[in-house]
Amino acid sequence: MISLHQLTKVYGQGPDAVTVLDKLDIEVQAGEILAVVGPSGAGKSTLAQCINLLERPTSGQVIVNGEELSGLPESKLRVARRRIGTVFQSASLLSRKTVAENIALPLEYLGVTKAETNSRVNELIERVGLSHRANHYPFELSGGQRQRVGIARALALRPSVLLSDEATSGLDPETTRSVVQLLRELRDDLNLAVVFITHEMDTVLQVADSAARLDHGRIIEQGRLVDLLTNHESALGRALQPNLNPSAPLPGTRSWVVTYDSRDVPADWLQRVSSELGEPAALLAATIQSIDGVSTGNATVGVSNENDAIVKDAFARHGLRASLPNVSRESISISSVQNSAQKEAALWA
Ligand SMILES: Nc1ncnc2c1ncn2[C@@H]1O[C@H](COP(=O)(O)OP(=O)(O)OP(=O)(O)O)[C@@H](O)[C@H]1O
Repeated sequence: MISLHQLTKVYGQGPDAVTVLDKLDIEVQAGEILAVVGPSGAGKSTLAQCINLLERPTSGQVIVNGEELSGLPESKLRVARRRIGTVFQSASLLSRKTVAENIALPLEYLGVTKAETNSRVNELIERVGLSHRANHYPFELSGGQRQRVGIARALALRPSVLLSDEATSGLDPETTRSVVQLLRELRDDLNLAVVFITHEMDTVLQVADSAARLDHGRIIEQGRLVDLLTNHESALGRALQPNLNPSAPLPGTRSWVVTYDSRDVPADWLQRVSSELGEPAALLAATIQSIDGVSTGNATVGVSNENDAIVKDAFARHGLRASLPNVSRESISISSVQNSAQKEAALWA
């Protein structure tokens, strides 16, 4: 479990002081994946660096399994960092070292015996599905395979917290899905608390149990994914809904945007709404996912009834919220480009 308590980071001093992180409170339980999203400049990279203690917070605490790491003297910080494994964007592998040698690096820095290192590396390579690539070099791997090596290396020292810093950015959707699947499996197998920093909202839906929105160094909103997705007042929930590309409505009908507004929407809601309106409601687009066993999603539905109040009521009776467009997905996150190789090297120094 990792807790950030009133975490604050100020760069500069006096009139030049800039508060980049402002009293953040975040808690991620063992076995939970928290996604942190936010626009460019929100403080995501700074947060990542404070979590893995590459940067010292100006005030506040980073607490892992009840022990405050942020206040430790420099001499103890190296050891403390082992509790937190970090996977960076593009994995930042050493190009002249093989897969096995890259994964062995943290163990070698620690002075682990060769026999122990080999055994741990083999175990990790197998766990991330790369046994057939153990002696290959990074340039011989796909982007997804490189990230798997990065994940294996982050886990080499058996951390209880895994920090994923834009680890799936730049991967194609299928590769992202497989990396995300691996993270979820590892979260379950190793009971990891995972902090997943990303600008990819679709990936949040695939990977996270909960999400937090960072803006101007503050957590603006956070919650369980299912709560965010069924709360129409949640900007983060709206941003997390996948974009739809609906078919054109039939002549004489209007397109309504419908979102799940409660946890107990019946599976046959379209049929029920149709019968209440006395006309077949046409499904023009829909995306529905099950999060924690609860259906959430949004749909575009064509309806000919011209009485807005009647249409809204018909949907509302089944836990759905209907509105006429334009509800566009809020753009709250933008790619971040980070010098991950430098940061990663500093982790082991
Ligand atoms: N070393 C530093 N000194 C002064 N200001 C800094 C420093 N590092 C970051 N900042 C400032 O802190 C703010 C947050 O930066 P940060 O890189 O953490 O945001 P981010 O959310 O990761 O953005 P992006 O997604 O574009 O990478 C920015 O205004 C940035 O200019």
